[in-house]
Amino acid sequence: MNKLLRLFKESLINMYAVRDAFRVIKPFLRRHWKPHAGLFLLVFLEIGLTLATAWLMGRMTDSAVNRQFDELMSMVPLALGLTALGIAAGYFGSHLELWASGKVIKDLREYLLRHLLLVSPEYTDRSRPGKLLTHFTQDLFGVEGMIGANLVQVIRLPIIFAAVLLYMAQTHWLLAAISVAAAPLVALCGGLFGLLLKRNSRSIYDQVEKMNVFLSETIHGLSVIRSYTLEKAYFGKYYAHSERLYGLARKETRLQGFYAAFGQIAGSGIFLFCLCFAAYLVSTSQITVGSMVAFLNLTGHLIYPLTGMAAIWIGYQNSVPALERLMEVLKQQPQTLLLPGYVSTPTPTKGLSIHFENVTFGYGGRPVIDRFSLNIRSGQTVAIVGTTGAGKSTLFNLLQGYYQPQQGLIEVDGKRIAELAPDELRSSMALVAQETFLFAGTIRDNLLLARPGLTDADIQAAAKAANLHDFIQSLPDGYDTVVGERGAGLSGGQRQRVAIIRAILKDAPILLMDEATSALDSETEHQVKEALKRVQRGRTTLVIAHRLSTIHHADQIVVLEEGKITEIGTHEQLIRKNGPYRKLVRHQHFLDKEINAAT
Ligand SMILES: Nc1ncnc2c1ncn2[C@@H]1O[C@H](COP(=O)(O)OP(=O)(O)OP(=O)(O)O)[C@@H](O)[C@H]1O
Repeated sequence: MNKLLRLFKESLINMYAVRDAFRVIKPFLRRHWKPHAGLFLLVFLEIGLTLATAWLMGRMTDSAVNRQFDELMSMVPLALGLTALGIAAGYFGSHLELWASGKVIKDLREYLLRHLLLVSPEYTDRSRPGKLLTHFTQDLFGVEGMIGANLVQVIRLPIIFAAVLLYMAQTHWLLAAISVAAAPLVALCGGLFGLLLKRNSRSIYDQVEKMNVFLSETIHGLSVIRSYTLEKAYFGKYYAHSERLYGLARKETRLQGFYAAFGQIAGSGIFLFCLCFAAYLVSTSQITVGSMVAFLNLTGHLIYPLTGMAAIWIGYQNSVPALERLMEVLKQQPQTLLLPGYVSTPTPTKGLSIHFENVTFGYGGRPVIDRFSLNIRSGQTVAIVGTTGAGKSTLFNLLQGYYQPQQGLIEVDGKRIAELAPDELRSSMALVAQETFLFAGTIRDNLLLARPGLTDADIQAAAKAANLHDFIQSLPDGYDTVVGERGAGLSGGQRQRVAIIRAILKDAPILLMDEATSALDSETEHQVKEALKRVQRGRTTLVIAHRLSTIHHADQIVVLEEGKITEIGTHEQLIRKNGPYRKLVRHQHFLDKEINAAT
């Protein structure tokens, strides 16, 4: 009893889940109402064809039984016409179905990527790439069970059921009543199978996500796997995942098989019962043979709407988990409504001032930046130093508006960044990040991304400005050298050089360099640093550096410890104090001396 109550409760919750899922796709359905309306109109044609065919079969049978061959032959053109109409309706139906569901899925797919591009990095940083990919490769297609022909079926099947029942009741009401006696049982079983399938399909979606996450990590971590000889272990893990997915898929097939068998047993049982009863009615001359044929022909049309409705319910139960997973992304608040695009800055070489005031921030409540205040005048170069995890890169994240401080404010050129559009804010900054990311394509393709309208001459000028033109020319195909996904095929230092040229090409008034030269050898680093000094002229520059010898020239050096400023001043001022900066310099100096002594 308790189990039944639980199932009943679950089915109620499921109805709410289906309703919520529909809310998500409603705007897309509305946009593509035409193919859905077309499918709906075809429903009436199909009902007409079903009844007309049954009627015609009855008439033709009676003509044959009564040896009225002329009448029989006169009905052949009508039979051919109905068949042709049925074929045409089938053709247009599948065309409309593809149009309806294809368009909705296409729009949903585009909307999903658009949304992902607009949501806060807080969400995308938290989500693993494999999980986000699964939304596009698996979840989107799960929605198909709720749109197109499946959606129209919800209206179509009850109408067919009612129309066929009315027609049959006209012939013999008792026979019609017997035919539908099993309806509640078929519907109830369909509902229960739907629940079981929903549970299973949720597990399938989760399992596919786990496998995609695992695969994405395995492919990106291949070098670690190889060097730590983890191949066997990783294969074992994937094998276990794959086995589990296979088990779930088998369970789904089994459940669907059970339900299909149940539908067939119910259908055949009803058919057989009706056949016997109708034969009795014919033998007692209560109905004609033709009426019996028409009646039996329609029995199938009475059963399949019932099993069909249950199958649709089951299909919905498969789609609901997919939509719930998509909703998890779609419910994330976008940072802006319009897709950001590049906004040119009128005077890129005139740096903009930056002001942090009492900024406090933590990821998920864990404090990282603590009442941070700093004033950077236009054109100044400020270096931020400090131990690993002190919060240096987080300051860059906050300045670019990826995360919002929990307290305090940040201003760029006197304007609060929270009030600036993301494209306006980010177009004013060029970043060389700690981890260099290059897209698959040529080096030129990667450089052209810096801003629209760049020419080959601009690219070469920027490379020369960074003392890196010769390096690019030395690559096998120069600027046309192809790099793989995530910059594969180039060394870490080579990738970093391309990233530096890309940042210069952006020609922004603020330069953000997070360990921008850390992967370069010391000679190249020196050359690039000298070149960057020229590029920095007039621009506001924030540099994060571990190698302190590279930041002596900074107008201000900020020492950060656990998100707090512990010291601030020029290199000369700080070195005179016996504070953390001097300690860091001494430590590095000591290391340099050790290296010199050893070499
Ligand atoms: N996206 C994130 N989500 C949660 N915590 C994060 C995230 N990014 C950084 N952190 C945490 O915030 C703290 C500061 O990180 P941050 O990258 O700002 O340090 P950092 O000073 O730049 O370090 P490093 O010199 O090693 O680059 C660290 O403890 C880190 O684990």
